[in-house]
Formats: sequence, C-alpha cells, structure tokens
Amino acid sequence: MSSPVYVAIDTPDLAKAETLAAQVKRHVGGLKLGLEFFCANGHHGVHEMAKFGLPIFLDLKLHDIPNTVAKAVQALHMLEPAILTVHAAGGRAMLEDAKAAAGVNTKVVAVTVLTSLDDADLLDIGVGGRAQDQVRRLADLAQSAGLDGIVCSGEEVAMVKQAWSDGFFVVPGVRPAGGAKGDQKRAVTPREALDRGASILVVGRPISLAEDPDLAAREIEATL
Ligand SMILES: O=c1ccn([C@@H]2O[C@H](COP(=O)(O)O)[C@@H](O)[C@H]2O)c(=O)[nH]1
Repeated sequence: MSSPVYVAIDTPDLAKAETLAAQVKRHVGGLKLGLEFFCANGHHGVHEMAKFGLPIFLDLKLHDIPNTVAKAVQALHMLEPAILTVHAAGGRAMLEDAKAAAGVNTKVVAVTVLTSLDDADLLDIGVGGRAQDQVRRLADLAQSAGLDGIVCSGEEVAMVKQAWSDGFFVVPGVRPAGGAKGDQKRAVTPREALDRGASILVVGRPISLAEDPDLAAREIEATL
C-alpha cells in the first residue's frame, strides 16, 4: 500500500524540487506542488515532476468567480493532477463549476480554514466563532456541492468524517512530536491525523528542511 504522506515541494527552484523528490520518492505517496513552485515553473515544471511516477497534487487553492475558476481548472486538464484544491469560501456555484470542469481522474478538494489560522485570526477577517465551526460549515458546503473532499487540520478531521464517511480528507500542518510548528497553528502529529481519519497527510518543512530528507520521510513513515 502506498504511503499516505504527500511531500510539499515548496520551492521555486526546479532543480531543488527534483533533488528533493529523488531523495524521498520511495517513502512518500505523492508530490504536492503549490503556488510557489507553479508560479515559477508552470506546466513545464509539473511535467518534469510527473516523471517521478508519483501522483501529483496541485495545491493552487483557486478562489475567484465561478467562470474564472472553471476556465482555470480546464486549463489544468492536460496536467492530469490527482488532486486539485480550490477555496471553499469561493461559494457553492464556484465549487460546483470547478468540479464540473475537472477531469474524471482529478479529485477536487476544498480548503476550509487554513491550518495557519486560529480563532483569533478568524475574528480578524470577520468570521466569529471557532475554527472548527467554520470548518464544519464549509465541509457541509463542499459535500453538498459535489466535491470529493476537503482540506482541514487534524483537529477537525474526525468531526467532519462523522458526517461525510466517504469524503477525501487532506490534512496539512502535521508535525512529528516536538517538531517546530513554524506558522502552523492547528497542528497534530502524523499518527494523530491518520487515527482521526485523514486520507492523506501533507508534510513539507519537517522533510524538506531536514538534514537528511529521506531519513525524515522514513522516520515519519515508521510512525504510521
Ligand atoms: O490549510 C492549509 C492548506 C495547505 N497547506 C499547505 O501544506 C503545506 C504545509 O507545509 P509545512 O512546511 O509542512 O508546514 C504547504 O505547502 C502549505 O501551502 C497548509 O499548510 N495548510
């Protein structure tokens, strides 16, 4: 069975991205490419990373009016991503149109509340209440709009899975026990995230900044 760990390749440098993928490819289940990588390397970069033979997760967090997002999703068809993100806060029509525009082999998942935000941050952007209530609201919206799943933190995944048993749950912001959280505010360990129902785990800096990324990936794998 393939690893549930997708490594976040967060660099604008294609050569560095290829080196990291080559180092960890035997101990991860997929490669997550985000805005930093995509803005610098575009379609060409994604094609190059696809050569490692692992599923590609395009974490572009699309968020715009429905027509614009649908056209953007169509423009990504040829890259055949296994997973693509949009922001749930874009609303029902945007979510429905994004899903309709995606290829049949692409899971479209909605980002609920970024794992770098806590309740106080939500208040700053006009969302009162707790992060977990907002995650539940946006998860319900994503499910009823026909998406494949959501992105949430390990703190909420068990709650949303109760109401969406066949959903696909992406959990970033995971940290090995005692690891530096950096800008992540709602973080759990990889083991906790899996036990609570995560479908896949996104791990970036704990692997990419490690002295030996392959060893770091193996150590995380050993806890699962
Ligand atoms: O809520 C979210 C959504 C996406 N991410 C992305 O996951 C990785 C996490 O990287 P770390 O270095 O392990 O913190 C990164 O690419 C984010 O863009 C997220 O963290 N939280």
